Amino acid sequence: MASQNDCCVKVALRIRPQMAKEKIEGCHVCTLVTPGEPQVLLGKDKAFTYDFVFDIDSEQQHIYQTCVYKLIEGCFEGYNATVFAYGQTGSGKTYTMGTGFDVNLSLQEQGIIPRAVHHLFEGIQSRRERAQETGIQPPEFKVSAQFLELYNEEILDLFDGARDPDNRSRKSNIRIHEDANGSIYTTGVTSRLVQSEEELLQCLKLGALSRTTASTQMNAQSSRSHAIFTIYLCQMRVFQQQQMVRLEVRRRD
Ligand SMILES: Nc1ncnc2c1ncn2[C@@H]1O[C@H](COP(=O)(O)OP(=O)(O)OP(=O)(O)O)[C@@H](O)[C@H]1O
Repeated sequence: MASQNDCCVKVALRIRPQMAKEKIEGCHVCTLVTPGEPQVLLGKDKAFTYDFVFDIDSEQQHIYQTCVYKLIEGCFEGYNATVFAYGQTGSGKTYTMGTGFDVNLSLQEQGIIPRAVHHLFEGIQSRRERAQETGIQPPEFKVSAQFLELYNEEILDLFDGARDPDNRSRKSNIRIHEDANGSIYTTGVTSRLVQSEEELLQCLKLGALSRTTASTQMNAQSSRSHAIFTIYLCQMRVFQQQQMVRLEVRRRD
């Protein structure tokens, strides 16, 4: 039996600072993080323990380093990984994950996705250089991405250039299947092959634009969506052994 530390699902809690509006309205911070423990106290007597707890003053870099760095390194070793942000509206999912719109943000404020994309391409470059230095044939890398949105029971392809974001009634060709092992997979999803960090972030931005435009038409009460940005890394070694891994970054309102 796997020990608790071997568990492949880790849960991190992040507490965001109060927004100006909340301060003006006199809202109180009701969380207290137990020093040195991944535990948060709500009020006086409700304690909750997670794998990681990040208090109000936590920085994006620290979150990335603690929760995501190893996952990207693992992708180069052939492991799939998913980063999933969950929380009620305004809780800080977008801020923590980051989007392709982060161009005006300082490097310090960059979220998980741009950091992961940078890390991935830096990792590719350093592996190519290392191979050249040691005189072996560098591995060949291919990076591609998919971007989906689940809204109610509908699945939308945010990379489908033919899709009119204002016309939500147009059905996509995406199908969700389950294989014999119970794993879920999709077919009919648009994949974008990219060559660089900039190109991948541009894809994220364009897809997110499609998502935002669509969501302005939704009833605020029902604007619950689940966006899945998936990066595929294909690594081919000298003897042509092909290794394909998947990194998913999701958010759920
Ligand atoms: N850790 C943080 N530090 C500073 N500001 C933050 C932090 N987390 C969130 N914010 C700010 O709080 C506000 C709400 O955050 P955000 O938009 O990320 O929430 P969300 O969970 O994505 O909301 P929604 O589900 O409505 O899209 C934003 O103005 C964001 O900049």
